[in-house]
Amino acid sequence: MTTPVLRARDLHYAYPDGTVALSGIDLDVAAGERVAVTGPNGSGKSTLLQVLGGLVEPSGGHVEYFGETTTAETVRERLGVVLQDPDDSLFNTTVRADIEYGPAQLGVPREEADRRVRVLADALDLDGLLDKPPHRLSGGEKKRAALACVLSFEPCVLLLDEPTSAVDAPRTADVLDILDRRHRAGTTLVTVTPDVELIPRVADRVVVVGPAGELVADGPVADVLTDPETLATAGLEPPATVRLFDRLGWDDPPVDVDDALDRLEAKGLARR
Ligand SMILES: Nc1ncnc2c1ncn2[C@@H]1O[C@H](COP(=O)(O)OP(=O)(O)OP(=O)(O)O)[C@@H](O)[C@H]1O
Repeated sequence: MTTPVLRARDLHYAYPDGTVALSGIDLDVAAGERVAVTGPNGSGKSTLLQVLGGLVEPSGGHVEYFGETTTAETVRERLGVVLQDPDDSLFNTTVRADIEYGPAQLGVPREEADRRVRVLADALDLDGLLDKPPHRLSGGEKKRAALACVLSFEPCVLLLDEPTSAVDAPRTADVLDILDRRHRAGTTLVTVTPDVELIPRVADRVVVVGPAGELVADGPVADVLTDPETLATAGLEPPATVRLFDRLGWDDPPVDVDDALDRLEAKGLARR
């Protein structure tokens, strides 16, 4: 691997009340990778994302950014963090002001900032919401607005905590489309999700965190999601397509519907 954009070593974190959230996590993320972080509720995924994003100081271990520094503040404009709770990212009087905030902090010219707001509003269906106060938005609207706030300053690494939770199906497709576009343009994506069905859509590699915040697996999506024993260690089940093929006694289970259709076509059982 060339110099990783993120290099985490032996991360530990315990909350002040003593709850252990991370137990010795090592993680390297290369430029341009798409990595998912999954695990059961309470396994420390959000805590890990906040530590990777430099928002929470680990109790032990460290994170190195771009092979340059262990201080996230110095690389803040290259590192975008979308938190699980959108209220943590929306603090201006209007949605437009929130989306413009990052570019303004970085000295992006007014015209370019306006263009970014227009493009993001169009892509994330925020057009009718730009002049609203963020606290008046619905949950799914807030989620899309919070994503736009981070995308607007165009960081080259995006850390995303459940970016599609509370977002309806058509707008989830919009969110995934814009993340695909950013990835094709070279952006590194690290996406936290407890939803194994989403993983093949957002990542090529998946890191599984166990109930005690320990690393259970780290590998290609197609390998990890078809390994029921490893997933069970973390209290997770494989995606539905894998379970279906398993029930049918068929080898080489697919991790998503497109993959499943390919296999069924190959067996002469489906036509597209
Ligand atoms: N402020 C806090 N004080 C004490 N314990 C906390 C705090 N925030 C989180 N925790 C605990 O730390 C553990 C890890 O929480 P975290 O939110 O990182 O899990 P998660 O894997 O992201 O969960 P989910 O899938 O439900 O979002 C949990 O046991 C949680 O109860």
